[in-house]
Amino acid sequence: MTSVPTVTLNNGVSIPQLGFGVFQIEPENTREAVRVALETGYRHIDTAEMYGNEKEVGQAVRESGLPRAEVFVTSKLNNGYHAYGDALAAFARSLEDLDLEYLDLFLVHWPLPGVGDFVETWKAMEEIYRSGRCKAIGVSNFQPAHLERLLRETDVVPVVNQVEAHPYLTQEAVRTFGRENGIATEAWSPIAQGKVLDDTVITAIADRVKRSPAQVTLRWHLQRGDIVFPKSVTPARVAENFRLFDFELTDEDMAAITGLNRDERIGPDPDTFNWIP
Ligand SMILES: NC(=O)C1=CN([C@@H]2O[C@H](COP(=O)(O)OP(=O)(O)OC[C@H]3O[C@@H](n4cnc5c(N)ncnc54)[C@H](OP(=O)(O)O)[C@@H]3O)[C@@H](O)[C@H]2O)C=CC1
Ligand SMILES: O=C(O)C(=O)[C@@H](O)[C@H](O)C(=O)CO
Repeated sequence: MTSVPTVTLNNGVSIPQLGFGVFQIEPENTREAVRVALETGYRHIDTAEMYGNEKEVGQAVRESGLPRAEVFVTSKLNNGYHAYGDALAAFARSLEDLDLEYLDLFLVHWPLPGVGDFVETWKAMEEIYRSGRCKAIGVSNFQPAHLERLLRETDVVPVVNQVEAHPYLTQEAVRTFGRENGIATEAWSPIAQGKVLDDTVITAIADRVKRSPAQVTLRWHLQRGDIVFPKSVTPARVAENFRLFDFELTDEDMAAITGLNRDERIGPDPDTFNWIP
């Protein structure tokens, strides 16, 4: 079985650097998708209350027969629950829906700077962490200015910041801030939902190393130190995205892919996104 490298987070918890994401997988397809991923060897699943499929993720994890400690499960606090008491209740609901004893990682999904105060939300996250029902807490879509406030006004440093990142949005400022403050970067939409796969810089490298454009892009993330969890409901792609550990990109390949950056988002801008489902 392929051994996936782990990243040690700032509180000592280990996270597999490669996982499986379940955004846009319908609940009725999630159990089978996660079953295939776990069968393939993935041991890290990224879900969220917002995705509407926590129940099915938990089911697949339990049905896999794997010891709970061998599967890293992340979920996220949905946007409507940023107030202190609402956040505590939302975490309890996520655990109940997943039907798991504990979560490995719980994230504030979006900062929503125009809605409430994410510092209050983070204080609830600290309470959740102290309860022991979650091994680590982090954030998602936080800009350096948002993180600066958390570091200044709260006690627990987020273990990760999960942000959109791919060759067209390399996120240098967010990654540098994270590196300097012990916050690991998780890259969401790591292949830009397929949009980078026909880029000629990536296809030329893929041809040379005899791997697919998706494998080259995911390998670029891993060599940069990003934590990734590509999504696919296609078993052949789930397997392809897991075969990343038998080749390496050169420094020149790495620089060429990083050079594709256009600061181009496919998702919302965290500074202005204040959507509540
Ligand atoms: N925190 C946040 O705000 C966000 C977090 N996320 C997380 O990140 C995860 C990944 O991001 P996501 O937006 O899903 O996008 P990805 O970059 O993982 O791309 C997924 C898309 O690419 C296709 N695909 C997957 N593998 C391949 C391959 N080898 N070759 C060609 N096409 C492929 C999939 O198709 P198919 O399924 O049909 O095979 C799907 O359409 C999410 O599932 C979620 O867990 C995502 C968005 C926001
Ligand atoms: O997938 C996620 O985790 C998201 O947060 C996105 O769905 C995001 O909220 C979005 O794309 C809304 O249009």
